[in-house]
Amino acid sequence: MATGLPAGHPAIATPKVGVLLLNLGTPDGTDYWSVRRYLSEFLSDPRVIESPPWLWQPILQGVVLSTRPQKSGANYARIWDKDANESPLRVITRKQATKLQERLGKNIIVDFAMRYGNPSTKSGIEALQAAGCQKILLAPLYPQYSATTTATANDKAFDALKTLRWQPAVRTLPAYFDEPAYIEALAQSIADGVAALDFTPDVILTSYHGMPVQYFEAGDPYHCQCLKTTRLVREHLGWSEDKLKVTFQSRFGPTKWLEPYTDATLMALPAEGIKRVAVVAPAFSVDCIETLEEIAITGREQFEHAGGERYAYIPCLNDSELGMGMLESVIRKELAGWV
Ligand SMILES: C=CC1=C(C)c2cc3[nH]c(cc4nc(cc5[nH]c(cc1n2)c(C)c5CCC(=O)O)C(CCC(=O)O)=C4C)c(C)c3C=C
Ligand SMILES: [Fe+2]
Ligand SMILES: [Fe+2]
Repeated sequence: MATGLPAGHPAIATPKVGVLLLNLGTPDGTDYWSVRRYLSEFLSDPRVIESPPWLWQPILQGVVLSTRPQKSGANYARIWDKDANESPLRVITRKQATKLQERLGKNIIVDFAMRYGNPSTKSGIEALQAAGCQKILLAPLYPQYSATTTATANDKAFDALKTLRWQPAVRTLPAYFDEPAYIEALAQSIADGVAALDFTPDVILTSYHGMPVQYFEAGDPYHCQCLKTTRLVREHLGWSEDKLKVTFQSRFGPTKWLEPYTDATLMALPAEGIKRVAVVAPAFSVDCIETLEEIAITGREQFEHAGGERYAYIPCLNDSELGMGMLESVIRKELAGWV
């Protein structure tokens, strides 16, 4: 086929714009070695565990990785998508990419990749480049910025870009914790979730993934962005501070993490006369082990064991119409001038 290029010239694809959805990552299976591989990569990231490697690596490779993969693997098994034989985080992120592709049209190429595990960020960038993308929007799917999530997702992408002779132009999606499209979608999903229940919750918890207090003190804005998201949702719904509360979940390790803790709150509420609660997890763009196992299953057990009577978990925005409308809106905003 005539390309208009001189003989022997490398092939050049028609220039396109790409969007790479970036999520955290997840194990390939629930067995010991799959979970161990994933946790080893994840917990070796100095953005996630800031202790010096000479101190942390022996602990990680010793006690942590000899015990945690069994425990986490059993938890993953409770929430595994058996039809897809994949972790829900990957199944739902893939659906988001497919639906976003339909919404953005064929002039933009959408793909997804993970910070840890598969599909790797490097393979995502290479696939977009092979499809002719000379401009790529990297879109870490974290509404609230944290060095432990957003920054490390971008770092990994830039590591891959470092290896390319012909680099695409890149933009990164900023955190969207206060974007009206996100606040409206989140508020609507909470209102719809509550309206669908056969009871009226006394309290709704917005349960965010936690982080060590030290990271907050060192300047990570995550905590402030979480508080602002909940305040804006509360204002949007016209609810009081007593009705929509903030808690932090998923504590890891012995240090002090952001408080109040979700599990301690769920166990304390019944004694305060709060016997009906609903929980939503706004820091997660898709349901995953931290929401489906820790909140929907274990959180219910903790609350009911403490005397709670009614409990509901309101799902993440996932690939719902509401969620996809929100993602399309925040992504289109960042593509301005490119498309
Ligand atoms: C120091 C440890 C951790 C920090 C800091 C942290 C921050 C953080 N994480 C998310 C989102 C997710 N985390 C997930 C799993 C997960 N997170 C940690 C540790 C830290 N996270 C661990 C050890 C695990 C593995 C779970 C386990 O072994 O039980 C996931 C889910 C992955 C899945 O496969 O389903 C997500 C998503 C955010 C938003 C965040 C911000 C502060
Ligand atoms: Fe985490
Ligand atoms: Fe703050």
